[in-house]
Amino acid sequence: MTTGGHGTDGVERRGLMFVLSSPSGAGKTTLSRMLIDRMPGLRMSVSATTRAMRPGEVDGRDYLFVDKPRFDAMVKGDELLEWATVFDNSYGTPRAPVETALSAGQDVLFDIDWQGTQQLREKARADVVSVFILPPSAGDLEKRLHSRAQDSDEVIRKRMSRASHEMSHWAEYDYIVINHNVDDAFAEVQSILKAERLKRERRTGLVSFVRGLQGQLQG
Ligand SMILES: Nc1ncnc2c1ncn2[C@@H]1O[C@H](COP(=O)(O)OP(=O)(O)OP(=O)(O)O)[C@@H](O)[C@H]1O
Ligand SMILES: Nc1nc2c(ncn2[C@@H]2O[C@H](COP(=O)(O)O)[C@@H](O)[C@H]2O)c(=O)[nH]1
Repeated sequence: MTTGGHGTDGVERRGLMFVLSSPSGAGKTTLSRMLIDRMPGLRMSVSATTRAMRPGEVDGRDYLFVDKPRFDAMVKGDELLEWATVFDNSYGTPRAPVETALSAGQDVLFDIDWQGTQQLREKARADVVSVFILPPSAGDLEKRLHSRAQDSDEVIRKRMSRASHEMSHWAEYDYIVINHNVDDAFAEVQSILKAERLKRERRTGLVSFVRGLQGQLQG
């Protein structure tokens, strides 16, 4: 699915799909924003959703807010790379922007649930790097959902009651980060991305780079 771009050291490599999942409130959105601000060459995948906009959210930046008929049309038209029902709403990843970014040699960041991660993995296992974020405790998770102050008590109760089920998928992920402290968790997620960018298998330009070095040594 991915084509070449250049790494920071000039060696061509395939773009990767960097996935963050967690129970609601563990910190994916917070860490995603930090990654987008601080890691050049990384683009956020903006999902489509049928859920209502939260205070402060911006259509087209945080989500593409669509109604159910439009979402169903996107599914029918094969416009979504993956999609799932989460907390009674539909969420999905528009295919075109992801393919455009990967073709331009950029990496793409996804804040999606375990169902979407499974679908991406089935489509492009070698290019998906997945990280599951855990909260330090159930009490912290609940506090974070309340401190965000964007969901009703009823919605928060629903999200807390789903947290254990969400977490049961942790072992399907490549990496696990426990978000005690935002700065430490960010440093860990950033290290994962930096290391994965250097993986030999995706660095398609290494063969010619090493040949060039060998040519210089012989010449
Ligand atoms: N390490 C942390 N310590 C304290 N508060 C945190 C930490 N990480 C994130 N938060 C806060 O917790 C709240 C929930 O975080 P965030 O919105 O990033 O979670 P999320 O995993 O994206 O949730 P959702 O799946 O519902 O979108 C926010 O108010 C955020 O500022
Ligand atoms: N499978 C997908 N899951 C998604 C997508 N976009 C978001 N999500 C997940 O939904 C829940 C709830 O998000 P919220 O913004 O309403 O709190 C969370 O786990 C997200 O990761 C998507 O495109 N596909």
